[in-house]
Amino acid sequence: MGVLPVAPGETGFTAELGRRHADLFEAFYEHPFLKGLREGSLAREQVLHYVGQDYQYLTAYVRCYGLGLALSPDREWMRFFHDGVSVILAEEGHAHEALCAYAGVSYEEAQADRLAPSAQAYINHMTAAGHDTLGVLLAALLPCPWTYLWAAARFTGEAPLDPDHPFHGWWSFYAGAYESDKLARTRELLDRVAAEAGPAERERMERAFVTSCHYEVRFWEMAWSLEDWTPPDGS
Ligand SMILES: Cc1ncc(C[n+]2csc(CCO)c2C)c(N)n1
Repeated sequence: MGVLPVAPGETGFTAELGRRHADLFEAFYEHPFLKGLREGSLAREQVLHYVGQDYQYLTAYVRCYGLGLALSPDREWMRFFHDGVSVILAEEGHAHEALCAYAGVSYEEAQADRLAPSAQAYINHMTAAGHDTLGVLLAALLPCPWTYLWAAARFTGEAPLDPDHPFHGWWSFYAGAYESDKLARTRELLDRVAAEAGPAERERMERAFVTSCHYEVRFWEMAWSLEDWTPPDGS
């Protein structure tokens, strides 16, 4: 087992989730696509597949924050979702720029016109969570920042990032100060709702979290295998 996503001694609902499902964080880190991002060895088409799908994913993520706004009981929650939307719209594209530069295309050229099955499924899952409770929605949204920030901190903590690394911009974006307070805030809010939720809701929250962790791994697999809608040939 590699590096846990939770520090020793951390308590609360999300710490428990991170500990119980550390195997999925590990599968995320060890996936060949993320390994290729670490080693700078991805094929151009794999990088482009990822960027095209991830742009669509981010659009859906912002819509889910909109569902969060609709479920918000007060201004504190509204501020959380509102600020999240602003950050994603203003910043998150920067992570894609390094990938587009590697592939030698503009951001516009990297756009996908159709969601691949795994990206579609992940988006559908988050959207469905947005029609459940605030706790279930937030649990479905948490693996997104948690897996990326944890993986980037782990990789850049192992050795200083080579300034000539082909994905330097991507790694430094997720390893930077960007979002780390946002992740902590998301966990804090989720811990708070979980403490007030009954056992049945907490179970749906855990299920939503685990499903999103699986989809994070499958998102790598999608880009790695250039997944599309071509039906199996039946042979
Ligand atoms: C499939 C997929 N999962 C996670 C991220 C990372 N990410 C997307 S939005 C956001 C901010 C959330 O507060 C973060 C960290 C990604 N780009 N693509």
